[in-house]
Amino acid sequence: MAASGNLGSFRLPPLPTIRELIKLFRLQAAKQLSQNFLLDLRLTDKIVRKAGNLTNAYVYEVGPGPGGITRSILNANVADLLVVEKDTRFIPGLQMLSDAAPGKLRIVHGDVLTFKIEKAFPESLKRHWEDDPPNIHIIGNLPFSVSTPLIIKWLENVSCRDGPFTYGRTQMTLTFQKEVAERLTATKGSKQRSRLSIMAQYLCSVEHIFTIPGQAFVPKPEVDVGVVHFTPLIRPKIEQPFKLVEKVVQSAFQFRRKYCHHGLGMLFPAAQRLESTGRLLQLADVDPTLRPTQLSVLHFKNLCDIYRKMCDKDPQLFAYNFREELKQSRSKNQTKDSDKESCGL
Ligand SMILES: C[S@@+](CC[C@H](N)C(=O)[O-])C[C@H]1O[C@@H](n2cnc3c(N)ncnc32)[C@H](O)[C@@H]1O
Repeated sequence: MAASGNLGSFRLPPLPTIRELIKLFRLQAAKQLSQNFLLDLRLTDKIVRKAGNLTNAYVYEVGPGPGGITRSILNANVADLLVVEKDTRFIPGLQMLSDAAPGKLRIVHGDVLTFKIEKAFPESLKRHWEDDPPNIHIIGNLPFSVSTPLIIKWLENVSCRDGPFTYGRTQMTLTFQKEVAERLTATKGSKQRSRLSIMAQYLCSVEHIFTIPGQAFVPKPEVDVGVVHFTPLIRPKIEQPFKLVEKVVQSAFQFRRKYCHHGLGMLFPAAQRLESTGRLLQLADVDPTLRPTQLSVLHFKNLCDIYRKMCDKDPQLFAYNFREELKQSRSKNQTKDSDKESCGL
């Protein structure tokens, strides 16, 4: 009985290859838009396989371009695939795929940075946060200039449980420049440990599943590409507002080679810096002579919790920006110098 989508199977009918499609629709990659296409269907199949079991799944593909990954997703027997593509040139090729997979592929000509996914899938797919992830997956090979700001935005959405995470703990499989993939998954003490490692790992379980060599893309980018899988955690490892965590983490990594107290000190106005940084580190039980790369997510949890208490006591503190203070003190000094010059001192 083929009524259940679990048992039914779908294969795309024979179609022109992606290479032929690129020729047919004159889809030369726009270098200025960092368009690098994956034409090898074994690789696109591998990305899709690693995203999980997509049988009957609802999938949101970002930046489908000429549709290599799109074909693999359709062949994975999904219930519904929604693609959002910014470049008009790709729409006719995607339309051809949609005709070949009736009722399965929805095409939006739009920008993933602004597209609102929260109403795109049926309400019935929603799961409680504590339940297993919903049967919705995000998959994409985007330009690197888009994938990093997008993952920061989506991590904030994870923390607020909105955007793609109104449905529950939606899983994501996305590509990044290999170095960024390494930063996202870097463990304590490793050279690649950075702001991104903490921001991703306090909210999600993050796995660098495999690396695709640059030469697999057309045209070949300068770098290799890492495929990263994210599953939001039931309970974030830091239970503070995203912006607060971001501020503490950013400050700590301000001077990545110095002891962590240097960067963390930038959370406080110069006049109280020494005393407040000492208090923060002591109450958070963090050794001031650790380097930022040696701090664990638990260290950051403690730092964020104590910093939050300090902000609650001093409502001006969170708005403090050390760069602003630096700018102001520089311009004051310049005024003093020019006053001295005009007095002939
Ligand atoms: C690196 S190419 C990859 C194309 C295809 N996914 C593949 O793997 O062959 C990135 C694609 O994302 C699209 N894109 C770039 N920025 C976008 C945005 N902000 N919103 C939607 N699509 C975008 C580009 O037009 C391009 O088709």
